[in-house]
Amino acid sequence: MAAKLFIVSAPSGVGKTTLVKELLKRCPDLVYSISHTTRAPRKGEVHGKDYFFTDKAQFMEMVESGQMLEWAQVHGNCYGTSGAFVQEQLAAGQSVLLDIDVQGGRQIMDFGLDSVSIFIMAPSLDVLEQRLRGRGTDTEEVIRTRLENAIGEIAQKSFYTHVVVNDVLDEAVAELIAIVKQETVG
Ligand SMILES: Nc1nc2c(ncn2[C@@H]2O[C@H](COP(=O)(O)OP(=O)(O)O)[C@@H](O)[C@H]2O)c(=O)[nH]1
Ligand SMILES: Nc1ncnc2c1ncn2[C@@H]1O[C@H](COP(=O)(O)OP(=O)(O)O)[C@@H](O)[C@H]1O
Repeated sequence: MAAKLFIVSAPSGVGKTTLVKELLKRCPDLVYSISHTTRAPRKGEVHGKDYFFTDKAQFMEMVESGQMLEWAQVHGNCYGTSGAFVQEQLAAGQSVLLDIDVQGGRQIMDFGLDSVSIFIMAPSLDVLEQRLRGRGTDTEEVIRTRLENAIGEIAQKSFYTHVVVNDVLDEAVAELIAIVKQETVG
């Protein structure tokens, strides 16, 4: 098995968190990179499991001391990936999965770091809106911002190696598993 760096990006609300959780259950060889964020935890989110929740000063300290492999501002909050974690895992022969936004994904592609990138889409913007509302975690204003951002993110899908449409959940999971298997063979 070849160790690979997988980048998974999607507009907010597409179902990426749901899909990634399922993928990790079904591919135990894949290690999830826990990001740092200045966003407040949502109900049920656990520090050190879903994210490392930090304040802005701590986050910027990590950026300025070169600890972030990539970072970006998304929907008004900062998110970043620990470079040491990713490098250590890859050096140990372990494939790593990054759940990061398009700006972060493109930073990694621009470094020329070897990676397999997967962009996940909803079947339509209407379905995306329904999913954002159905999740019940965001205010109307946040939902609007996320939908506006989605249009700019979808416009960048061609930079990604694979595009998966999350229509029927089980089919999208199966497609993701097939990509991981195909990319890690050899
Ligand atoms: N660039 C970057 N984006 C991240 C990172 N961690 C999470 N994100 C992205 O930030 C966005 C917002 O994530 P989140 O607040 O959990 O809400 P979600 O949109 O409902 O998944 C998503 O597109 C995530 O993929 C990171 O370390 N770096
Ligand atoms: N294939 C699907 N069909 C219907 N609903 C879905 C599907 N995938 C995810 N969802 C639902 O859509 C909402 C957003 O999913 P979530 O995983 O939080 O998205 P993201 O991480 O992309 O923001 C959740 O309520 C989730 O249960």
